[in-house]
Amino acid sequence: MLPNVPFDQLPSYKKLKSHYKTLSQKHIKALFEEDPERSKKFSIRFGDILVDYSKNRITSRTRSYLIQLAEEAGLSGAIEQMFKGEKINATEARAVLHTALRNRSNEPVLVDGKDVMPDVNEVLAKMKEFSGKVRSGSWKGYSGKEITDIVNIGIGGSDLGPVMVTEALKAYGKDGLSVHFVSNVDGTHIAETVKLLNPETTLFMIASKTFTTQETMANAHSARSWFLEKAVDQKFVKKHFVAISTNQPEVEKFGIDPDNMFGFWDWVGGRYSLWSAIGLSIACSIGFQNFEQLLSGAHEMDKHFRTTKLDRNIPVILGLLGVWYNDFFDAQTQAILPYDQYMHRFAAYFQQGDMESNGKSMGRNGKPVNYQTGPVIWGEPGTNGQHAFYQLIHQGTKLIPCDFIAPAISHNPIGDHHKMLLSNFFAQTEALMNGKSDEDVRAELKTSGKKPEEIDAIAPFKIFSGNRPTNSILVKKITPKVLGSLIAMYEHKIFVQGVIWNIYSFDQWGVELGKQLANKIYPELQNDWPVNNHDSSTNGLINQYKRWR
Ligand SMILES: O=P(O)(O)OC[C@H]1O[C@H](O)[C@@H](O)[C@@H](O)[C@@H]1O
Repeated sequence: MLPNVPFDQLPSYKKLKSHYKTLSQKHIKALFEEDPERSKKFSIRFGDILVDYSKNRITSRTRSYLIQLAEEAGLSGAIEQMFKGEKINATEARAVLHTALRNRSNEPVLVDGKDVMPDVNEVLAKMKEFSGKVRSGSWKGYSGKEITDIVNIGIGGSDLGPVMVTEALKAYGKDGLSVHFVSNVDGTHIAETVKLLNPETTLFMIASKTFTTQETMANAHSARSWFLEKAVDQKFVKKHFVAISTNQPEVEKFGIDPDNMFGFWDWVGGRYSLWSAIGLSIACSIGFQNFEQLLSGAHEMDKHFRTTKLDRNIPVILGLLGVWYNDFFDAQTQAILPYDQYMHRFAAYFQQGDMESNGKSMGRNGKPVNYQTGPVIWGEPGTNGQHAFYQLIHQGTKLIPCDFIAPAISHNPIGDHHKMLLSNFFAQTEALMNGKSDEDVRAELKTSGKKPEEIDAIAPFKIFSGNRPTNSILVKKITPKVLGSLIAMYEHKIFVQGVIWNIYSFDQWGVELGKQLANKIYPELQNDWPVNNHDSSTNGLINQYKRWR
């Protein structure tokens, strides 16, 4: 049993509060000057990944208080509970076992006394066989042609993971096989996607854990209609539609052959499901061997998370740093900034991963929390972000902790591009830490020939306070294995924070209300009668829509 104590009542919370008062006056630059060994003391190497967290507003004391906090919150016990398949998703009475999906050791993992590994391996074998057939061209469409295009239809966790990974690993994709993703219920998404596709060579993957999600079902039905316009005969659906779901009755109702269904289980959360059959589009895109490498990378990180002492444990350290800024410095957001174009959906992926997991205000004791929980996650790839929103990160009034991620080796070593990219990666964290003093600004203006009164007028605007915290995550190369480790690292970071904040990270009741309300209004849009059963704003909007449509 976890302590189930609100985070602000843990003994270390008070210690951290008073420690914050002294430390918040300190500049990171000074911390580096005081300790030449700082980078070594605050870095962790994990295979081809180096996590340097030395450019943070912390000392060894901060770290040890934060570790104490994790201990008091029962983190080590909580980690074991997750890996052992205990029903830690208590509000849905479910285990949380995405780690079993990538358990390459095959050691038994029990849920209700039953080892889940044989089922996991069976689905993986089915994915291997299927993706092999699609990639080799032996899976044929109804007119005998090879598949050239895969369209994954899903939303939320059944979309964001596959999109993010297939994009991040595009360099491993297969020529002649394109993967597309349709998620939005806006008809534009499916219409624009199928526009250039040929039904004879297109394979649809309907990905939905529940197989009842409105958006996915609407898109799946429209895809089937589009397909049948040309294929005509219902029996051809079998060759062009597969389902990934936990809900076999609904899959059959839709008309998909159960042989073409890839299952998973209620202990796989949607936003943690890319490791399951939901990753079928990934396996088809990069090949099953590479998909296995992705799983291996995640498994390595799982082992690290489960067995490494808390003060050398990457997800623990990253999670605690997040708590430090979120709850003591009142930071509201966390930026994830990959200096890798292929990773352009990484921040969007963890927007769901983090915000759906830790966007909670009810404590595990059933009482509202008195402190801040999950941050707003956002970000764009560097260097685009630099020319868009970095102004605010450098000189704005808000403190924005940033994770900078970059590979040392590019998949596209064209000219000097990668050196330029990485010089930005290195320069940004240095600049965010050091800033630019009044003195330096004035000296620079003087050498550029400005008069003293001009210098006085312009100098204040050119000052950078610095002292803005960053983590640098430098990897050798974005390979399937490294990416697997990085994703698992962030997943576990979210877990750590959920335990500290004493909230349930694995349910998502907050997305239900919107779904229910939309289902109530949908029938009202079927006729032209004015409505008057809502508030005056909603009535006005619906009635104007009816007049205009
Ligand atoms: O896979 P499904 O069942 O279609 O759900 C898709 C998404 O629906 C909701 O928004 C949430 O429950 C998400 O966590 C989930 O990923």
